[in-house]
Amino acid sequence: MNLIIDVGNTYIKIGVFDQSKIVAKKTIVQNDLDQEILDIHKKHPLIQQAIISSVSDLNPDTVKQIQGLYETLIVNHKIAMPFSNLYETPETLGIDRLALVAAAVDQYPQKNVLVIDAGTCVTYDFKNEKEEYLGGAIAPGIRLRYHSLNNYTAKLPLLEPKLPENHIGNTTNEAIHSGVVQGILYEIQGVIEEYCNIYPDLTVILTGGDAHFLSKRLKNGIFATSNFLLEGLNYILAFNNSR
Ligand SMILES: Nc1ncnc2c1ncn2[C@@H]1O[C@H](COP(=O)(O)OP(=O)(O)OP(=O)(O)O)[C@@H](O)[C@H]1O
Ligand SMILES: CC(C)(CO)[C@@H](O)C(=O)NCCC(=O)O
Ligand SMILES: [K+]
Repeated sequence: MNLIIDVGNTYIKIGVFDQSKIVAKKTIVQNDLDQEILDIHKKHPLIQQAIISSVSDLNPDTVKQIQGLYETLIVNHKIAMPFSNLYETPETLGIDRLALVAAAVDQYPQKNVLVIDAGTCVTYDFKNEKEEYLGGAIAPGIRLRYHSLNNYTAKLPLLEPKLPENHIGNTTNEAIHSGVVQGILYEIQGVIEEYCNIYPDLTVILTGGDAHFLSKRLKNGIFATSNFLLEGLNYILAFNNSR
């Protein structure tokens, strides 16, 4: 069994995998990680290996703790990946984006795939049918958009995300919900359309903390799935074991 740790910008996602199947999953904050590692170690004594991916700073003592318990792979830009990376600055590419592309290669081999991860940021990542990663886009996530409207104006309130009633917002709150949530939906639809013009057979994956919320207003044919990044990391571990 494998322990999969995804340290995101806001939350840490932890998964326990038996081969390629996820058997437990938890979302926590950085402060709770050390305790959670111990709890999981007790609950799942069959875990032998761990993989850690981080886009933020992870306490070195926590990393040592994990390395003391398991044979641990820390994802960086040098480890083997199941695709060729055509990003012109691979050393600055987010580790989370590498993991998403690995999941796309594993689950949709020889397909043109666009992975959209809606979390703190909304990232777009594309790999083609030749298993080449070309790049994509980085945009602010839902919460970031609500916060920036509040932070950089005098009058705009900070709101909790909500699907807008109407495209035409007729109150301040509804206008913000329309601008933020409908704005992200237009962005996602527009990006998908651009890619579809070039790759008509495109497979689209939507994942991340806000995937479920956004998928309510997106058309069918987009695969909304919450564990894509963890699955990608689990695959990177298997891929590196087999080499
Ligand atoms: N208290 C909170 N703080 C931050 N985000 C929250 C909170 N509650 C809900 N969210 C939602 O969770 C989203 C974060 O997504 P996710 O669960 O993918 O975590 P993340 O660690 O920020 O992701 P990423 O992997 O992109 O770094 C935010 O856009 C927001 O809509
Ligand atoms: C874009 C984020 C913040 C999304 O989590 C992360 O992937 C990251 O820090 N990326 C580095 C820049 C890049 O991917 O080119
Ligand atoms: K993201």
